Amino acid sequence: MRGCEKTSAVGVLKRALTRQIDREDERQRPLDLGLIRRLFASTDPWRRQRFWLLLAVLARAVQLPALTGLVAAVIRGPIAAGDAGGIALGALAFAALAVSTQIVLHFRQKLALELGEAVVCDLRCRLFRHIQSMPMRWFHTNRIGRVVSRMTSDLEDVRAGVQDVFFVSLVQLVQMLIAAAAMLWYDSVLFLTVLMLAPVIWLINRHFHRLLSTALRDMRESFSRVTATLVESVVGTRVTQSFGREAENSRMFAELAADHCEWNTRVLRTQGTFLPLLELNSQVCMAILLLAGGYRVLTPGSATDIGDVVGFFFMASLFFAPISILGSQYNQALTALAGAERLYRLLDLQPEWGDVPDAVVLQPIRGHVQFCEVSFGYEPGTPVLQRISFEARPGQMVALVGQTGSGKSSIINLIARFYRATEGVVLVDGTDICRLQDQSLHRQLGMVQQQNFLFSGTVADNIRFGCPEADDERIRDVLRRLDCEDLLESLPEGLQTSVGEGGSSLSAGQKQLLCFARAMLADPAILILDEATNSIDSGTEARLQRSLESLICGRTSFVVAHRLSTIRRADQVLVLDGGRIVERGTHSELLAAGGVYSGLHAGFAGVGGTVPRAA
Ligand SMILES: Nc1ncnc2c1ncn2[C@@H]1O[C@H](COP(=O)(O)OP(=O)(O)OP(=O)(O)O)[C@@H](O)[C@H]1O
Repeated sequence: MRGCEKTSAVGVLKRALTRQIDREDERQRPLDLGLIRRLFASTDPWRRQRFWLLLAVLARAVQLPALTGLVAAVIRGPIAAGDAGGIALGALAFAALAVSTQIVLHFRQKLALELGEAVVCDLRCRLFRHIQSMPMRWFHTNRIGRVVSRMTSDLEDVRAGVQDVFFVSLVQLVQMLIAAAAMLWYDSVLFLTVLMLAPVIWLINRHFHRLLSTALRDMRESFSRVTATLVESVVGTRVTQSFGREAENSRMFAELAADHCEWNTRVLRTQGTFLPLLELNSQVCMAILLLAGGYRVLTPGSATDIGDVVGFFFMASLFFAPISILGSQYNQALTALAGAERLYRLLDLQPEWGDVPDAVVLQPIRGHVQFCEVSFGYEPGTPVLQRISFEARPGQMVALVGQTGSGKSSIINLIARFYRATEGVVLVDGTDICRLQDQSLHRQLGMVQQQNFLFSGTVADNIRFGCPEADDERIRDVLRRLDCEDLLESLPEGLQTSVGEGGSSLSAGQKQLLCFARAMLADPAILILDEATNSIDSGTEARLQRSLESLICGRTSFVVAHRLSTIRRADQVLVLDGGRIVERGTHSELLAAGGVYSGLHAGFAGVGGTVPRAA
């Protein structure tokens, strides 16, 4: 399969995805004390829990060597001396210690789980709040997949780090130290042998975990390719079927699935090769110690007896066991740190702009909007709007017309404060829009777009989105005022009908009406509307037009106009071309002038009164 990667769909996809894996996507980060401190500080709100957890960790770190030490002591003492009473007492003490060890383990795990969950839940909510406050530009320049991955896999890595790595490593380290002290006490020469063997075991372990980690990362990447393709294919089924691409897509998916299967096998192969090797490695070390221990006992005049060697062996196994555990914990720690670093970088990212310290609260907004010599570009040096000036008085309707890409949506983006003007100023009721408090502007500004987003839930839930406290009666009242109560009430379960994912169970006209109702319930002073160009039957279109007129009445409205009937009733029509206003006036004034608009008008009138998308 690798051979044909250059030409296969998987190869193309993999190369595209690999290019995207930049420094930000590194799976591991070196140990960074600042980051560890910050992660540790994130447990501060749960200080009491953390204190008890640390206590449980230390208790367990002492209990484990104590259990082993007790066995060694019973063998060396009562068993060697044939003291039956001593043996019974030793067994009893062992059982009591074992029970207490398990009780401590229960609490250690419970506390660690609770602490990890609390930290992750807090971090997840903070991230969610933060992401929601980011300006539109951030969403245009950041891949959604990456944001989702922060909220899922990175948080899971951090959870593992908080719940396991630190506390498990602490238990293992203290256990190793106690075992080392005991070994030193039994026999210092044998202990030196252990000290020489330990780094070898550690290095072999590290090598294994590094290989495993790389294989795991590749496996996860191949899995994310499988899931991403699956999601895209399901969402795009309609397009796939209409172009008859099912077989081609299935072939591509099969390649991705086979690729993932291969990476999975590679992980298992690495584990299958190394785990026996690691075990053999420890057993070889034990054989060396056995040889050295036996030699020490047999050497005439040696202070080491059989009891010391037995005790030493117990402690040696207690010393070697954590090396492998620490190896995997170390690996997990690096992964958790990489996740934490990305999460904190996202949390620390300050929005390019937000509310200024003395932000103005306009309550209520009258709806007087002015553009004064406004220029704007999404990218520096690429202006899409140039020196735009106009005024919309409260209650007026402004229609924006022009060829595709002429800048209509960009004007709307500036009114909604999704972006900031590069030059010039946008004023709302005489105040620079950048100085307005975000909430006070957005609560009084409504938007109805062509592709409106509907959340999962019922029709009523979606209408209530703009005014959560509204009851069903208020919703019905809004529908009556829009003269469309019957259309939404006729749905299978009326207002309680589920809209399906993205509104998939509603027709285009029903969706548009729902969005009108959502905007009307919020009762905004300024309304932004991108008229639908979808072909809707003439009956529904007439209803939509009537509803639209009720919605607009008494509000300042900006309409990206695609219907001649809308343009005709606009107080002002702005004709855009290449980011500039090339003509302005009412429909009849512009027609009489015989300029760009009258040229466009011939096109509108020819398509049943609907402006084609290109105009
Ligand atoms: N997020 C963005 N990043 C970079 N450039 C953009 C972005 N959105 C729009 N543009 C560019 O800005 C210019 C104006 O686009 P805009 O969407 O305002 O045009 P429009 O008149 O609304 O077009 P349409 O009628 O097709 O919706 C276009 O050249 C477009 O490519």
